[in-house]
Amino acid sequence: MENCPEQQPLFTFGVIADIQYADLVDGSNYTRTRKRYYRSSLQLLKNALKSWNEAAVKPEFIIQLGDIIDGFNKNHDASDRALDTVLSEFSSGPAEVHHVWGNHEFYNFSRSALLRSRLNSTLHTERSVNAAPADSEIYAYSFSPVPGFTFVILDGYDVGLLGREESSQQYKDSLSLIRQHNPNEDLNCPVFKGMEERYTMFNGGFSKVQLDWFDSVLSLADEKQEKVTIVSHLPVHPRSTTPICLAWNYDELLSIIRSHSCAVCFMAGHDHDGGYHRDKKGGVHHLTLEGVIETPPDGNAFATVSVYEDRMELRGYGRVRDRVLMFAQDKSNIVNAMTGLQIS
Ligand SMILES: Nc1ncnc2c1ncn2[C@@H]1O[C@H](COP(=O)(O)OP(=O)(O)O)[C@@H](O)[C@H]1O
Repeated sequence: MENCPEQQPLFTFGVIADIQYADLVDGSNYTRTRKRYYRSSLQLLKNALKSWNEAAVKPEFIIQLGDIIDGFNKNHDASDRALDTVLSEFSSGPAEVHHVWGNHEFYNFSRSALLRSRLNSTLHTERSVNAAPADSEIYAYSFSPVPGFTFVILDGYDVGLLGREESSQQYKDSLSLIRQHNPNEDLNCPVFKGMEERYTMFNGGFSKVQLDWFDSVLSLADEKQEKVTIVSHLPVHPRSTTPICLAWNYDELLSIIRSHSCAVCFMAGHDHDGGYHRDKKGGVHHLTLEGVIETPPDGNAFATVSVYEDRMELRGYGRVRDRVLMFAQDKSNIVNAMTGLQIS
């Protein structure tokens, strides 16, 4: 047999979701259907970092998909301590970390505290970033690790009740929106009516300011013929998750993604069971990564992604399975999905 030399990736990156570390005994999710391993999650993070440190091709960066520490830390006045513990592990890794914010970030810290914190990766990267308008207090930015590739980090709680001051207009508007869909007194309790389930307090959405900024980032990437991977704590494709984990206005974000030929992949956390769907409109891969917190101590949940000109190869560890994510060949026939016209 002929020896084929192995193709080198253009670059690689690591990805991990829902670590939710707390120095607490094991617990469970709200419905008691899944065990949560609060202490062991730190060991699973160490396993991921060891793998990335020892990789033949070192990751250019690592994406932490949100919920880095659990909300229970707040009840024990342990938020800062738990964050220190997890971030000191990350600092032993081979590359800078891009942190995404999930609901548990807001159980532990206010939005203004997060904006000043080590979880605001725009303050701690040496790369040049293009951030959402500064006065909007939105944590969203894009960066290009290698010419031709852009990553966009989105803020899924820009609209929402978590992390916003109750006196703020954003809080009032979000409360009015969620109340139109969820009549329960406890807004963490969903209405069990299909897609309406997403209107809970532990989810949120994207404001017009963020959507407009996102659209402009993708327009520029289209012009430059780049390939864009979008990252958010909350999934936005209904087939990549269960309705209870979707962003409130997932449909608006999905319309924007579908209207740009540059988009190749969307990565999310939040749904600890994980999920995957390739969108028929535009061929974007929607990957929801399995959460560390619900992974037994003898397992793993992280991935290393190798990026090539025509694809990304995701090597999954533990309960994350391997996938080859081919880039769509020709998206020139994509017509603006917001006009309602479909891709042929
Ligand atoms: N069905 C439900 N009814 C009421 N409260 C809920 C329900 N599901 C979750 N919660 C509450 O919402 C919050 C977030 O839920 P949790 O399961 O911790 O989210 P995550 O999956 O992001 O860890 C918790 O305070 C939890 O108790």
